[in-house]
Amino acid sequence: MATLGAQHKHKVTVVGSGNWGTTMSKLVAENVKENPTLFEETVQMWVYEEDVVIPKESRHYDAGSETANKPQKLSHLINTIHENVKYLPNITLPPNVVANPDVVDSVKDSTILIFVLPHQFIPRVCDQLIGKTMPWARAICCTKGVDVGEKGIRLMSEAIGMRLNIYCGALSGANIASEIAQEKYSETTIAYDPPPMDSRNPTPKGSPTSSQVDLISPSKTVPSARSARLKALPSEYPPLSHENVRKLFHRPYFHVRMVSDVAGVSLGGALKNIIALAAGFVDGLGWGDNAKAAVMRVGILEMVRFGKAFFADSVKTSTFTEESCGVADVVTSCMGGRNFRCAKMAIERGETIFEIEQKELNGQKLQGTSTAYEVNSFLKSQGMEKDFPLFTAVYNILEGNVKPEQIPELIEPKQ
Ligand SMILES: NC(=O)C1=CN([C@@H]2O[C@H](COP(=O)(O)OP(=O)(O)OC[C@H]3O[C@@H](n4cnc5c(N)ncnc54)[C@H](O)[C@@H]3O)[C@@H](O)[C@H]2O)C=CC1
Ligand SMILES: O=C(CO)COP(=O)(O)O
Repeated sequence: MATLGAQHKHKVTVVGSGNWGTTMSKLVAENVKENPTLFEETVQMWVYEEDVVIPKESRHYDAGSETANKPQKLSHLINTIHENVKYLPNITLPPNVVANPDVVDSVKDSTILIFVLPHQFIPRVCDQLIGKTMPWARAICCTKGVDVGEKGIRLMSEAIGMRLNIYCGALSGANIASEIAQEKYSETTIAYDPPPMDSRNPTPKGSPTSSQVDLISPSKTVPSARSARLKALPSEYPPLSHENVRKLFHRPYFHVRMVSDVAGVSLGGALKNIIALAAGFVDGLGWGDNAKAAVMRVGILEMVRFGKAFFADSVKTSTFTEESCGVADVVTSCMGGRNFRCAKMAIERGETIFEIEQKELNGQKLQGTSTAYEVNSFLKSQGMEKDFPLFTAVYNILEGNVKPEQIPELIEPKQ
């Protein structure tokens, strides 16, 4: 743990190294370098290790080299050529991004953990980290998805926070990773709302112990989420105020707006992926922009209804309408996102979207398909499938129960 006089600095780990994970590591690494009094210079990036052959079209391909056409460890490649040739090709990473294939080692001594894994891998990876993270670490979840189990539905930030017993906020927005990696302007929303003891205010009087407070969970549906305890950030660290969190993420090309609505930010990111599939289906049928706008409109209404129905205590409708993580993310995802593109291709080629994902994404993962299944299983358990006709239609199309051509009649309100 590095110190600055009496002050510790924050050490940052990015848990994940896919298309968005690698982009996030790049921009955070640029910011820690510019804020040396707040953050340690090295950003750890956990890499789910795999063997990768440098593609022939890569600028790093050298036909004469010993390793040409030979598989090499992805983490080794990232640390030597400073590029993730598989998940973020042609983008140079700052040398202070250090790829680490050992997830436990990657989070050692880190006070800021940025989770950017496909949502299906979050529970298993977090389970490996139980008891291994700093007790006062704070997390930001950049993953888009929900965690549905027998007990109900949880935000991914809750799934992380509950498992690791730490506070977890959320980052989500209209953020196609490849554009941000190329430093093209975009906006994002960060929801970060830990108890006040993380600011430089004294520990609130009457708290259970001097260093522990209740972690307020936004979710109504998983009661256990409210029982987690949160350890205060020691005063030797710079406060993790909105201002300092913003310093970690905001770039001239990546504009951050800080809010407190973790549920709204998380649900926007998760549910827009289902809407993007619907947009891809109608586009694949050649129905044009009006049809796409129609499913987007209905999808946005269902997103808002979902928040109000299941996260009423915490979610703010204005988060969906005013922030990047809501309508803006629906728009960008329905124009150029992977879920949209793969759904469209599936219709055009007459293949399943699962086949298209395998063939076209080179290991990248769709989130809309599993989210459609998870949301459907939760809605079924609540007897509320009919209240969310677009989400239900997408699930039934994936299951082969209905055809994409039926979308207009399926989402038409019943008179
Ligand atoms: N790519 C994008 O434009 C954006 C993605 N996101 C979200 O970020 C999250 C992560 O997505 P990406 O970084 O794009 O990933 P990706 O889809 O590009 O890559 C998949 C990742 O999963 C890893 N992986 C494969 N099997 C694994 C396992 N068993 N355990 C752990 N990891 C495994 C791969 O190594 C790879 O890093 C998703 O929830 C996505 O919705 C959010 C905003 C933008
Ligand atoms: O979340 C995204 C854009 O904000 C990326 O969406 P896809 O996963 O569909 O590419």
